[in-house]
Amino acid sequence: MKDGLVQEKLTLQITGMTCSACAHRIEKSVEKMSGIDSIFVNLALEKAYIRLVPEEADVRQVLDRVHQLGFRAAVSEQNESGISSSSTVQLFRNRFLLSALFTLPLLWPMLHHFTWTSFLWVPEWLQIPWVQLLLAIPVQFIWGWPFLDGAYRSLKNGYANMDVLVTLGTLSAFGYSHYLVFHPPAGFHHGHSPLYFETSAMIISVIWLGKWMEAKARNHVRQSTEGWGGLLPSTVRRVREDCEELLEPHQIRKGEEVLIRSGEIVPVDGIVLEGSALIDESALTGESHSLEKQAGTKVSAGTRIIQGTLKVKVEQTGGQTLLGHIIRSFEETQSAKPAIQTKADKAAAWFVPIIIGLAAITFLYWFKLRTLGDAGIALKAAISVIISACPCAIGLATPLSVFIGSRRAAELGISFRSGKALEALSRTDTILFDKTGTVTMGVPMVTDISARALPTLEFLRLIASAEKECEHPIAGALVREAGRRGIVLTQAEYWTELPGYGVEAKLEGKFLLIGSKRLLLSRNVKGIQSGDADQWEAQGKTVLYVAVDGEWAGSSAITDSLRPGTTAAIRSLKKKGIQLSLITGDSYKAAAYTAKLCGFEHFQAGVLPNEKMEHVLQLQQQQRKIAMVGDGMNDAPAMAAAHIGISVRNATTAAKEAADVLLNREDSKALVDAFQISSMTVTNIRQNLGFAFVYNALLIPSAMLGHVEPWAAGSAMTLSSLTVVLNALRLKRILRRKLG
Ligand SMILES: Nc1ncnc2c1ncn2[C@@H]1O[C@H](COP(=O)(O)OP(=O)(O)OP(=O)(O)O)[C@@H](O)[C@H]1O
Ligand SMILES: [Cu+]
Repeated sequence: MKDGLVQEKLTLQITGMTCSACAHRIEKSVEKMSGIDSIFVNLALEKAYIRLVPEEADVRQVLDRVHQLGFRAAVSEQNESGISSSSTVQLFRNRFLLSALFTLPLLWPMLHHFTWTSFLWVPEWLQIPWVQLLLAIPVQFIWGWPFLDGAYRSLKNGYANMDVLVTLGTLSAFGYSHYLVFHPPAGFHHGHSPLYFETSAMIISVIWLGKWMEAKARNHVRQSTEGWGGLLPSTVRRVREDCEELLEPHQIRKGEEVLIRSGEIVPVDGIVLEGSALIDESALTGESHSLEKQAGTKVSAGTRIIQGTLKVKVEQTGGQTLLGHIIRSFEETQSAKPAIQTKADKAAAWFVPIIIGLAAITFLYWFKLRTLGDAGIALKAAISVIISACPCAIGLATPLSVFIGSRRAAELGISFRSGKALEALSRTDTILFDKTGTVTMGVPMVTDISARALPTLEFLRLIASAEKECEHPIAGALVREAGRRGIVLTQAEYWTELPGYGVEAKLEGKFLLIGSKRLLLSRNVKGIQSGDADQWEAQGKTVLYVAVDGEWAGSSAITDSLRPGTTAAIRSLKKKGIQLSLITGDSYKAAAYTAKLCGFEHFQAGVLPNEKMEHVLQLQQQQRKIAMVGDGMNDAPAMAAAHIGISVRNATTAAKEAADVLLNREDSKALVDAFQISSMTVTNIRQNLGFAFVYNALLIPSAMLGHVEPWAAGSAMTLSSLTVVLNALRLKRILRRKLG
């Protein structure tokens, strides 16, 4: 990591990769270039995700380097969700068709080998060794070139891959036959010597056929999950001094006012100034029920007005909107390698040398023991071993599943920040929940105010003014209550948030403290009285204590409703065997009340922000895999320390930044959905890796015993790739069915 320099992200679209080896080759080579910080090539999406230092890196050179490696590359448009042209499909199709054209005449004479086809006519000249050699050369060296080239490069870099296996297999068949053309074995007439040109040509053709099918299937996966492009309107209606003006979305600035009518899509994130409307948020959250919005509530880009008209003050535009974040984090999920893939790649690196060893044993066994000196048959068996064991589906095993899983998640209002997060969530065994704003909606209401000396309205004016700029949900409640009562707030001379305690402020010459009892006690405030506080807390309310100039001035109670679906969510997470506990900065009684209401078995109250983090670290020392769900600044350190941090809808910026998973939906079922998606995706990945390894490995014994023809081995390799793609598509269906 190069510190202190600005980094930029660059995404390339790459055409022509056949195997994870190709992806590796690009990674290895580009990584070494100057100014490149990191690169990850996603084989399934055919994209390279690069982080670079703009002053040091040259994008042209990067493109040239990829070209030199034998692939086509172009800078990819941002925000386009991985849907590419079908150029790879065409490329592979052409390679297959042309190599098949030359392979078929080589296969024709084979008709004489089988009794049931031996009556068919075979042109005599097709059996002439020279003719066969001429047919085999282009297949081996033109359409087989990508494998030869790949094998050379990979061996040069000290590792062996699929290309090495294919090259070894085909070149040995070709080379041996070539030798026989010039040194026909005694006893064979012209035209009847056993050549193996068709073996190598057939392997190459079959592999291209497979790659073609596979590329088609990959394209299908990508295209079947439609893009986000159409989600935003192409024009926006700006209002200025009662004049309406149609503009393009990028011309709109923060603070401007826009008008949105029935049936239209909200173009920006903002706050409603006038009007009321029914809004469909399903594009963001996957939920189809509609919400009522009126002045003071927030609307998000991408949602649709079913009925009504809204005048909205713009708060965020373009990539800064919630929708923009969702799309970006989806892209990011595709851009890093999950841990499970790294492990598989390491295993694959061992696989290839082992296979070559087995092939050598096979050759010796047949040559020395079975056919006593017939190199042809021994060679064929060895080639079958090599080709059938090629683990080329490994590169596809994770990226397709991650793509489908995270895409479904995004549709349901869940953003995974990385493939790692998607994978790790399913391994969680303990979840810690913050209370205020996480288990509850975070839009609390002031229910009681009891001021000691000041008039109630004046008391409220002071505390709401002090809290005016604070992001804490409690602050919001006070400000809303003041607004409701028509109080005009003043600007504090100075204010600061004391996370976990409250707020201190200087206002109109007075020094104010607002927060927990603990805050007032720690500042030696005089004359604190409980008053109605005990009774309020027993009802699950949060009590605020207020001091003015070092003396207790009154208290207020605040209540918040639970997020919809919380109790059901808690129940189903418990059923999965996950330990759940509530961890809150609020008082013991308020915490006990909520814990009981939701069904938490454990809870901890009065926890300070750094204690939340310490608690997470302690649990982790017991080897627990912790997920921390939170919304506040006070949760951010704990979320960052946890195995997985999860932020909820309307969380503070700090919490969102610390999160690995973002829930953009209001209800708590989103959390259950996130778990389901994670575990189903991981299961799918495991199955894929199983197919990629085991399927081919099972063929090895048969191949060693000579039961597998080389071309059949080539198609087995393809079959395992296709199985992986189809299995990933199956994940899509399951996710749709189970999380409807
Ligand atoms: N901005 C604030 N204004 C008034 N009181 C506050 C403020 N921030 C914190 N407090 C007081 O400090 C206590 C602890 O706050 P903290 O933010 O740690 O947790 P919380 O919001 O109550 O609950 P949770 O930890 O479940 O989010 C609150 O219960 C409240 O009494
Ligand atoms: Cu392969």
